Amino acid sequence: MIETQALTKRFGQMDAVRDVTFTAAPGRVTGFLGMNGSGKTTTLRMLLGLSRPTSGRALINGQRYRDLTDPLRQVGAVLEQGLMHPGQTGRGHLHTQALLGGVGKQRTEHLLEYVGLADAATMRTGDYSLGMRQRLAVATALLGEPPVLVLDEPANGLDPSGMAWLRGLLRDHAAAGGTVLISSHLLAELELLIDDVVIIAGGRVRLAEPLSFESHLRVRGRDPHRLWQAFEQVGATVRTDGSVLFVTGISPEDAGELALHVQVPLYELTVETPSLEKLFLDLAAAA
Ligand SMILES: Nc1ncnc2c1ncn2[C@@H]1O[C@H](COP(=O)(O)OP(=O)(O)OP(=O)(O)O)[C@@H](O)[C@H]1O
Repeated sequence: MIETQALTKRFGQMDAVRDVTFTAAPGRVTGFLGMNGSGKTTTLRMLLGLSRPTSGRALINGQRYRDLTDPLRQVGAVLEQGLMHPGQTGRGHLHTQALLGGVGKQRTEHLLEYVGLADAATMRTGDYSLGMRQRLAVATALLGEPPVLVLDEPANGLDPSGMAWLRGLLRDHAAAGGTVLISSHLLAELELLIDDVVIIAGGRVRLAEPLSFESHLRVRGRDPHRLWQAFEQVGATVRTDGSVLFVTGISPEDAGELALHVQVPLYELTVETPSLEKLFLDLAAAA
């Protein structure tokens, strides 16, 4: 479980993060979205004890990172690149990290296999592709079998099969009761993965809720008012934007029949399903 409570970070005169409150719950994958410079990394760094909040709290399993006993076994993180020594092999890197975290060597062999790096275990990480470095970073995060995973742009550099692999891994982690908080700009990818979404813009949370893309009908006809009445009479919900009606709670077939019944010619009747990209652009870009 991850919780932030009125988390604020001030740099000089600027609040990079302000009053940020959200929860990432066990058993769910939570997407953490924002434009460049919106405060994502600053928030994640405070969560992981790499930076001190100016005020507010960031908690992992009910505790601040620095109060966690055995943090490696409670939270695994994929943050910025470059934390590996380029001269060390992939296996060497994992062994070192395992040693530092008090994790047995046999787990590193299992993890190299699990993240698809077994064949590249003896290569120097400096010769790894970006995608391979991401896989090694994921393996490192999983060393202590932590229930909580925090990932900042983990899909960078992964090819489509790598993305599918990561998606499966994170879904499995959540299905087993783990907590996943992931930030990414790859919205179409994220849409396939996340259960909950937190959108941050200008350092403030603009939306924190389960992701649900309820479809609606987009309807245009000769007499919008008459159509509106007809739809509402059968219990549908209607929003309007000029002459266009957005209708939920009724099928396109029933909407067409109803329009015929009240003798209003239709010019347009389409099913629209909102996307994460649209939600994001509406909220994050407008802020
Ligand atoms: N150490 C720092 N000193 C001063 N300002 C900082 C510092 N770290 C971040 N900032 C500023 O805080 C704001 C938020 O930055 P942050 O890195 O958290 O954004 P982000 O959402 O992670 O962006 P990106 O998607 O580009 O990684 C930016 O305006 C950034 O310039």
